[in-house]
Amino acid sequence: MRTSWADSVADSASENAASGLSGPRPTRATYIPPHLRNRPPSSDFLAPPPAAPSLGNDRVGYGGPAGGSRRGGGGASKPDFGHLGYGSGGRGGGGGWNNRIGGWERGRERESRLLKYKRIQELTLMRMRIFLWRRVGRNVPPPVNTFAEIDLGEAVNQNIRRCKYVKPTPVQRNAIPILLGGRDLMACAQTGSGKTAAFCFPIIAGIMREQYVQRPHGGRTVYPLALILSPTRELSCQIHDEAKKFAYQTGVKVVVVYGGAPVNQQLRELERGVDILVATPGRLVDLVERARVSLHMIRYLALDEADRMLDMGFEPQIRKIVEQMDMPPCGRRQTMLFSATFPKEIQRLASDFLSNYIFLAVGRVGSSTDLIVQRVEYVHETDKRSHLMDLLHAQRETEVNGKHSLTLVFVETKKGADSLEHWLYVNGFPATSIHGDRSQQERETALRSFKSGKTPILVATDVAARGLDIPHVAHVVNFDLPNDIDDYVHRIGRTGRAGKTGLATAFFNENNLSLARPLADLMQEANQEVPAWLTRYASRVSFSGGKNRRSVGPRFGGRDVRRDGTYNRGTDYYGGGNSGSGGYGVPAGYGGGYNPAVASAWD
Ligand SMILES: Nc1ncnc2c1ncn2[C@@H]1O[C@H](COP(=O)(O)OP(=O)(O)OP(=O)(O)O)[C@@H](O)[C@H]1O
Repeated sequence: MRTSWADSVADSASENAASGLSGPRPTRATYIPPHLRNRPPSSDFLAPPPAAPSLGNDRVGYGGPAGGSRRGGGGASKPDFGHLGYGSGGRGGGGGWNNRIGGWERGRERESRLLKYKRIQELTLMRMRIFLWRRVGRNVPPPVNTFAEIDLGEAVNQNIRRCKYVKPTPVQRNAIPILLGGRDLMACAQTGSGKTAAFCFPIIAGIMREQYVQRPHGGRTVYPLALILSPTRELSCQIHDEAKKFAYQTGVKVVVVYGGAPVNQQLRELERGVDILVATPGRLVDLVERARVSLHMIRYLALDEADRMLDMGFEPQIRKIVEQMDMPPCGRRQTMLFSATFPKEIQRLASDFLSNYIFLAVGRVGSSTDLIVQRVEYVHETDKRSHLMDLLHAQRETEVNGKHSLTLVFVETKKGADSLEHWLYVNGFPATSIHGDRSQQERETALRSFKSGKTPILVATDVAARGLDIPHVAHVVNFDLPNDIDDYVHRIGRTGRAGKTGLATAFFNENNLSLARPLADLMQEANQEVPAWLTRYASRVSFSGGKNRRSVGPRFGGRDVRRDGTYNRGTDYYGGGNSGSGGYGVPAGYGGGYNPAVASAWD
């Protein structure tokens, strides 16, 4: 049986009433105490603190969500645009509502102040049609507002028009001038925000300018001028397709090589000439070792989803490619790293690969776009299938003209993917699956079938979490939540792309405790409604010392590790500091806990 957050609030409220504890454990009981009956879920969630003080108890009592509002702690006396505590009950509220005689009057005042601040915050949100960015480095080339302001060459400009890109996205506005200025760049921007074009345009424009460069002739070795590394075959193919579109009629040749596919066909492609090579690390190492590819002439090196490559254990191969083969050293090539998430490890790798680089963070590092409506529901392990079925049935009812919208369902294991695909199929939902045990051909067929809508449900493991740009994915379901919040960010990022909205539903249960805190934080940052029970799990987990490995660190504030005392090779390069808050008085890098105006970025 599934338990919606409204049920859970009711359940735990009744538990609290009985036990006096604020333990968040949702149960299967359906009993709803009288004071919560006939209340719409949203009013439960945003309910003001209890009407009467309970002396000597500094927890928020039953009758209101134990975590106060999702702003954490009923007693917050000022708007907190940053990180709001997940103190249990009202502890975080500096005295709370009910720990002193006379608190009731003050409570009412605070309540009205809170409401006022909430309104101000909503207004601010509406007005702040700006995108926060943060650029760190010296002599940072200024951003542009239109493609016309950038010298990409007429052929590329025409391709931009063919793609119907009217305006550059925020990451493109910032990254393209930086890259055209010849600077190394580490760029972090939300999923679906156009990072591929942000690194492809300058590379193509640069190669067009350098086509006169003499490359060695003869022999079977090819000498690409640019290398784009990506973690998965599918993503490499997608980057290749995009880059080819952007390079159409420019004379710049783009080739892709990846494992799991016959090498001969790829070699034939290479022999026809290559300027930009898109590759997965393993296949590239193989080709360099066979002397079929030389990296000696590389002028541009881009690492897309670099953090994922580290997660997948590619670091030795990447270091081999970048540091131990014949690639020009750091400083004699232009290097760029792009991702939506940048854990510390990758920032440290960056400092080995990049020279005098600019750190660009558009929005909050590791944040999700608020174009995605995120829902999290408490679902017991054994109820997941029937709950998924309910979601799919509900979705079918909303579909217009029998046109299926696409649903991507993430599971943790390959076996789980096969079995769920089969179960869905048997139950009348055309589904296919993609995971690491399927052959490359099967993976490609599955993706095609999903994209075309022939099988509008794709069950996937994390191989489909990164970078894939599939139009019309309306719903991402985290049937099994990942252990890492960054993986969650990338998974839900398969919807809500290119300025469109999307929906992401996650099934949460006791197996996902370590994700409670970062998930609640992330949802809050993205202006999502955080279920009260999740907030309570989050506070319980943080009190007990549990934390997701990325729940702290660069996400908050998007810190550039070069600022750490222990790691200051680049300290000299600072100068810009926090360059942009957009003039609304919100500190850059803090983003105010929300990320407004994604839509505005695309108008
Ligand atoms: N300037 C633009 N105007 C309109 N659409 C754009 C623009 N730039 C890119 N897009 C479109 O936005 C979508 C997302 O782009 P892209 O795949 O590069 O995102 P991303 O930031 O790399 O996402 P992820 O982090 O998931 O890899 C693509 O369909 C792309 O064609």
